Amino acid sequence: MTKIAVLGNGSWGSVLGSMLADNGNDVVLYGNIDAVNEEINQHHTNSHYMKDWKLNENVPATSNLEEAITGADLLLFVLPTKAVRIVAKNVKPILDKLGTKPLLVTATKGIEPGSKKLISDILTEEIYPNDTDKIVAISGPSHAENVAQKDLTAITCASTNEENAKLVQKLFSNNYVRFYTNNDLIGVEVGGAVKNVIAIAAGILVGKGYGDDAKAALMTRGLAEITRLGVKYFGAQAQTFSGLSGIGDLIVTCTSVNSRNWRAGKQLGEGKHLDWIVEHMGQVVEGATTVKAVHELVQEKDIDMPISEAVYRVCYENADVDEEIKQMMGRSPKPEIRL
Ligand SMILES: NC(=O)c1ccc[n+]([C@@H]2O[C@H](COP(=O)([O-])OP(=O)(O)OC[C@H]3O[C@@H](n4cnc5c(N)ncnc54)[C@H](O)[C@@H]3O)[C@@H](O)[C@H]2O)c1
Ligand SMILES: O=P(O)(O)OC[C@H](O)CO
Repeated sequence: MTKIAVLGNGSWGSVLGSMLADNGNDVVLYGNIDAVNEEINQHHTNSHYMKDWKLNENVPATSNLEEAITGADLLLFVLPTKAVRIVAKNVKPILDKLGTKPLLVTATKGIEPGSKKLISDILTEEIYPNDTDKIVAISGPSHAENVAQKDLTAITCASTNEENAKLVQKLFSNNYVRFYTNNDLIGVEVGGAVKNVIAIAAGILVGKGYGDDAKAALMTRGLAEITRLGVKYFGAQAQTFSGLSGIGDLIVTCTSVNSRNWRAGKQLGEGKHLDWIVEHMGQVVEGATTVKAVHELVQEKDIDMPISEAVYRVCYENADVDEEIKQMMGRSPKPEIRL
């Protein structure tokens, strides 16, 4: 039996942890909110993050990180991007003390502002310097609400080490979630992170009353700029962006009411302020963090990211949405295909 410590017990961490226990693994959840841990332990529910749903009854929750990771073969990071480095820094001395080297899997989707690092870079830096092979990223069109209902789902697991990607594929797969392996760790992470920014833009268009053509144009041109950033700055493979972690995740996040990023965008389009939206969401809106990192990259490198930049200005510079759309449509003519 594989022992798995799930770090982060919000919506995705709880659902993945419960699913992994259903798959026959020995799972413990780690989270920093005592009330959430108590509710999981006593009632097997997590009502703030996952309404009307029960976890596998064999999944305990704890706020004690050492207790959670002792004996673990695999640590699954399902934290908001801004918490990953903090928790990773706490994990490192515990693993050193225990003398163990579990596989690190990340389900977090984001780019860290300031460092402009992907999650696998943060985990490598903080836990296993110079050993990317011990890291696997899982990403794809998957909402906790759907997987909790055992909806059919397909997800990519990517690693620079094929055996480790295959191991995760085997542990995580079941008869309703199908995992595909991929060797482009960076491309998979970039797709999963930046689609959140495009999903905010998709929500903005809906909030403003635009229709299907606008949504399709936004998603297609959004994929073009995700690919441009991935290939030009991060060294990703262009083909990855036509897979589950690219176009697949972009489709679900730009069209689903389950998407927090899409809902945040819709509220922005309706005139609400980002601070109010994030506070009332009560769950992480990753695109609002990642757009800062993308903005920093655009400032430093010569990468054309017009949609992401417009989202940044609406979120952080009080830009007028109608004016941004007017500017976007009025840009100089360009060929469709270019990096
Ligand atoms: N929800 C989904 O359907 C889904 C699907 C795929 C990927 N993801 C990604 O997974 C990541 C987590 O998303 P989520 O939806 O579970 O978020 P969430 O907001 O539902 O939950 C976040 C959890 O992290 C915990 N947390 C925050 N800071 C912490 C800290 N410093 N120490 C310990 N715990 C801390 C919170 O207490 C909470 O339990 C995000 O990057 C998201 O993009 C989510
Ligand atoms: O709810 P969102 O917008 O954070 O999206 C969650 C997942 O990334 C969808 O695959």
